[in-house]
Amino acid sequence: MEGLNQIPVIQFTNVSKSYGPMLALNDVTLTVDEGEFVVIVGASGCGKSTMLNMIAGFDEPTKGRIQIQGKENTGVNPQCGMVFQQYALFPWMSVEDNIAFGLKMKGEGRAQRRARAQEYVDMVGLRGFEKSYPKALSGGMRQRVAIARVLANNPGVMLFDEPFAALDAMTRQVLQEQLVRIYEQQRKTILFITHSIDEALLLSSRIIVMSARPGRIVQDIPNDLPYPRNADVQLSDRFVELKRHIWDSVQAEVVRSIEIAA
Ligand SMILES: Nc1ncnc2c1ncn2[C@@H]1O[C@H](COP(=O)(O)OP(=O)(O)OP(=O)(O)O)[C@@H](O)[C@H]1O
Repeated sequence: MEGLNQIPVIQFTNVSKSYGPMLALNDVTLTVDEGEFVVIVGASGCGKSTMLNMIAGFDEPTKGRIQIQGKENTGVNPQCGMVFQQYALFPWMSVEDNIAFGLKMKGEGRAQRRARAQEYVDMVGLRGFEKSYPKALSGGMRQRVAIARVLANNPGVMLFDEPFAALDAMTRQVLQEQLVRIYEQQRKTILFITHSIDEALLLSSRIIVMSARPGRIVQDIPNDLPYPRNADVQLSDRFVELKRHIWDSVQAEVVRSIEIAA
């Protein structure tokens, strides 16, 4: 199989982004290949969400080029599925209908949609809640619905913007392990933002460290912790070694970002 798909799934070439006079992102060049799980870490305001928004086609670069599967966006890209920090579910739809929404938009039949929704309900551990509405679910369960909805659409790229940040520590760990399982099974191409180095190391196959604003890439680190992974990996020597290395460069940038803001 190797070598068949030579086109990167995501290609940033000298991308800069300004908002008025403020330079948010500075000359970012990045290649993400199929099946990579890339986690982006960096100080607040360094342009991480801006990168995801431009990949999804919600926004566009001021300079440079972004190509998704070899093509520049001409609007919101249907090949990208996004999971946000706040569970963006339709409150008037059941779990099942939320998950199947994208399939309905694609014109899939009712029976097929239900079967597909059930498959992903099971995958994220929500069996028995198919007919529930979002308001009856906990934050962690809502976020599982959001993940299942994106998975059901089978996008070429999954984008996660701090999806577990609002959850308690235990729920967060359960969802992290679930996402690792899903990645191990499906090897989707994933870009994931977090402020947690532990989360980055637990999930990723590669970690990008961004500088303080204007954001640029300061480190691009392959994460060689072996899959299958679970939370126990955090006890390994290699985990501690990688964490120290990443923390050193993140910390320097966090200090710089506080100085910039002062
Ligand atoms: N639509 C916008 N209009 C003006 N400025 C914006 C806009 N979106 C982002 N910015 C600014 O661009 C910079 C980068 O924002 P972005 O949200 O991408 O950072 P981030 O790294 O995701 O931050 P955080 O970790 O705090 O979520 C920030 O200074 C932010 O205020």
